[in-house]
Amino acid sequence: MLKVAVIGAGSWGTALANIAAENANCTYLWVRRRKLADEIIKTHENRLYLPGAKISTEINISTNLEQVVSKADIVIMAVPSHAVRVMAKQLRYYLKNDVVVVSASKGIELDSFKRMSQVLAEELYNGDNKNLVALSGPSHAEEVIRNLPTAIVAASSNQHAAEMLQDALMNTNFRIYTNTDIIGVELGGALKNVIAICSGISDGLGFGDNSRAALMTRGITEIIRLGIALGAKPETFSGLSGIGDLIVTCSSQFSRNRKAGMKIGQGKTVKEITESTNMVIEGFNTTKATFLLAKKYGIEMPITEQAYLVLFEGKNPAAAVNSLMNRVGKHEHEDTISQNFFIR
Ligand SMILES: NC(=O)C1=CN([C@@H]2O[C@H](COP(=O)(O)OP(=O)(O)OC[C@H]3O[C@@H](n4cnc5c(N)ncnc54)[C@H](O)[C@@H]3O)[C@@H](O)[C@H]2O)C=CC1
Ligand SMILES: O=C(CO)COP(=O)(O)O
Repeated sequence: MLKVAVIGAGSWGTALANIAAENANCTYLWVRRRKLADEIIKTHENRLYLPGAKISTEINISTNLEQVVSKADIVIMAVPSHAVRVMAKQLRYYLKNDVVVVSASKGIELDSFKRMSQVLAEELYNGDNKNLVALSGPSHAEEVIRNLPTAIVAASSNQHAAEMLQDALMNTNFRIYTNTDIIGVELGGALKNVIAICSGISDGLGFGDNSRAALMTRGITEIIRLGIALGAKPETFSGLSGIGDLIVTCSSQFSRNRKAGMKIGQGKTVKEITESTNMVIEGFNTTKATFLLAKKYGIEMPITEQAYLVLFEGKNPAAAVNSLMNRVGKHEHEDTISQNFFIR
């Protein structure tokens, strides 16, 4: 029996721990706050993050990091991306040698612009990523906890590590594909949150399905552009962690990024929204990091740029839409066309 340790008892960590336990792994869930841990132990429910869903009684709930992580075969990091480095520093002393460490967080580190597996590699393995896996794809915890059919992707440069996670978590309602393009899978999962905020802004402004579809389609185009510059394979973005996650996050009733965008469209600020929720809205930091990354690499990302101006420079959302719609006309496949010397 494998020991699976999940770090972070927010919505995603709780849902993943539930799957691990239901798949008969010896499962531990690390909870940051004693009060929440006691409540979950008593009620078998995480009322703060997944109210109304009973979780497996087989999950060992603990606030003791050493107890949770030591001797674990698989450690799943499910804290917000801004907490990944700090948590990795704390748990590295307890890891056994051949442990597989999984990043389930979707974000880019501010300042360093690093993906989560890069942060983990630095903190745990002196930069080596051979025991690291990124888990990503269209998977709202609220549906996973109800065992609604879901398909996601486990990416690693080490196929054996990705398959170990696949074997541990896959079941009839939770299908896991493997992929070796960890760069593309992580970027797809992080960058779709920027477009999901824009999709929410569009809804908040009272726009329709056409606008959302346009944002999703042109959004994936700019994600691919940056992804290629950072070493990702273009085909990864047509997969679960690319277009798949983009579709779900831009249209789901559960997406916190989309809901935050709706509030921005209705006139609320990033500060007001962040202060009004206990849940993480990864897309805020990711918008800032992506805007700066695009500038650094000279990549054209007009939607991300307008999102940045609205979120952090006080630009009016309607004016941002005007800026996007009134740009000079272009060929839809301008990037490919210019590579083939067919520029008009
Ligand atoms: N909720 C979902 O459906 C999915 C979430 N994710 C990703 O998983 C990650 C975690 O998200 P959620 O579980 O949804 O977040 P959440 O907002 O539901 O919960 C966050 C959890 O992290 C803990 N936490 C917050 N700050 C911390 C810190 N400084 N140190 C240690 N722990 C801290 C909180 O106590 C809480 O347990 C995010 O990167 C998110 O993008 C990925 C796929 C699905
Ligand atoms: O990544 C997710 C679903 O795949 C969760 O998205 P939100 O953080 O917007 O809820």
